Amino acid sequence: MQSFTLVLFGVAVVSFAVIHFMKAYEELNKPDKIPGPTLLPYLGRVHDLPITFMWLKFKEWADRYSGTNGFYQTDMLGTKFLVVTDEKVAEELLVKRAKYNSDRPMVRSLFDSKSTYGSMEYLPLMGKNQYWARQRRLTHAYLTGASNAQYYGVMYHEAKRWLARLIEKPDDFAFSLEDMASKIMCQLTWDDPSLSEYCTASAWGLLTQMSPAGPITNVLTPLWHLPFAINPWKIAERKRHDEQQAWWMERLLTVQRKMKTGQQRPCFTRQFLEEKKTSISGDYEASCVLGMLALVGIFTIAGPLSYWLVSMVHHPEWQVKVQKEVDEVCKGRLPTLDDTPRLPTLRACIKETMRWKPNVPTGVAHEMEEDDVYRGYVLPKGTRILPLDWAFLRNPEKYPEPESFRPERWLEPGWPTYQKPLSVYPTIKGMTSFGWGQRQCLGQSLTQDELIVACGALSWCFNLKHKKDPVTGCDLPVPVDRSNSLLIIKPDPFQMVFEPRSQARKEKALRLWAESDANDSYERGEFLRIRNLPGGMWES
Ligand code: HEM
Repeated sequence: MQSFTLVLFGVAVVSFAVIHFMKAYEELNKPDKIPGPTLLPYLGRVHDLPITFMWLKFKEWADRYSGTNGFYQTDMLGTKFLVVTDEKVAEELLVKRAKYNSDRPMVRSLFDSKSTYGSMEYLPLMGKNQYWARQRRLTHAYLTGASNAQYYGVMYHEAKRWLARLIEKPDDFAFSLEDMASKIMCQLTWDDPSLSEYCTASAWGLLTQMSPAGPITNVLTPLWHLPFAINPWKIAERKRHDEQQAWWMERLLTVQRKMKTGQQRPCFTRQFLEEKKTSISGDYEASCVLGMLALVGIFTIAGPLSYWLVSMVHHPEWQVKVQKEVDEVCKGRLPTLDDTPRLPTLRACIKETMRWKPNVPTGVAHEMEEDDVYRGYVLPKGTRILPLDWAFLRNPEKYPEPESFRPERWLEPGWPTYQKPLSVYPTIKGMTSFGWGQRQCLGQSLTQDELIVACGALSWCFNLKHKKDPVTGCDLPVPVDRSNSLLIIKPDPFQMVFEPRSQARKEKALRLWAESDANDSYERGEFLRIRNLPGGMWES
């Protein structure tokens, strides 16, 4: 009798669970819901969403479910996603309705990623709050000032260093490429290029921590709530976070100390410390917004710059066209930003590289702050709107032959993307890759300028080529579809050749770097000498 009761009880529980599951299943997949992949109760649709190359799966679903809507819906462990695949829809939701669609989702594996509790640390990840508003203003003002001043010559200096490094240690190109981007940001922010290696490692540490392909706790979020003592993810993040914060603060204090003794040359941090009126709350917040600014200019630029190498190796005919343009316009000297209007082929190849291989392929999610109704569908508050850049940039109507590298789509009438005048267009500013509305990227000018200087310098100096296998004599592969799967991607390591275009170019590149290096040392020395002349205001 007792066992009969138990069996009966078991059957009742299982039946209840099955009925509950079926009801939840029907509710989730009602015929009038926004189209999208079939969802399972509690799980949503995570079971066949790969962590690697997630954007390809999102695009596959787009092709199946977006239809004429330009969006579809999915769900991950109870969180609703509206994946937007049409630019017009992104414009309507993220620009026209930006007022309540500009918040950010929480990144589970960071402490207070949105700064809801006042951490004030990561501007791009902040919710739409007071810290975000004032840090965005400061970042925008400093980057605009730097752009107007052509980055105080720092980009030209670092491009020359990079050419010399490529001549001397070509196989180290992946490192020296990123180090160039890092040295630029470290000089703009703290006037100290020697910080670049640490800053780069710190940047990738944060990027990994915030990416779905990073710690498992970003996907299986409940694991994050294990008690600290037995929670390896929280322990590791506490260490990473504290080290990064301490390093950012040490940078600010170093600048402050050097200012007191007249040894600090201009940089963003000195600019902040000299500013009388600022809404930033104090040194801690300042160290974060400045540290974050330095970091974000590293992994973002590394992507398109690395993909430039891939594009050029695979498309030598375009490489020749860019070299010809640079030679004709610059008459044997390195290109500068003043040459930008006269270098449309260089700009077209840069823009096409970013279209062909976008480095934030999933886009960055915005979170809705209010319930809304869009085209008859109810979108509840908290829905994450994902503007899928991979889909925008592979729209065959706007970009015929989307899988092919075709820079002429920006240069020749007849292509849907052609725009006049060629002295202005193509420009990468305003590309969908830089996001939308109130959260749109603040680094668009810096990205365009750095790519023009760096890719222009490469074209001036080198033929970028496949490396030969020493045994077979065949080209070693430069894969076009291998990368990491972080939120911001770059290609996996590969090998290639940087062949100086001539002995004269090689010698000139080395001479230009030697001159620039000597000039930099001289200017640094002069700065200290003048500031510390006897009777001067900084004499101790
Ligand atoms: C290829 C280069 C880059 C790409 C593709 C890129 C892309 C993006 C995207 C997609 C967003 C989010 C936009 C949104 O939520 O709608 C963003 C935000 C941001 N970007 Fe960039 N970015 C690049 C370079 C840079 C650089 C060089 C800097 C600065 C040095 C920068 C600074 C920022 C900042 C501060 C934000 C946060 C804006 C906010 O949340 O209000 N970015 N970027």
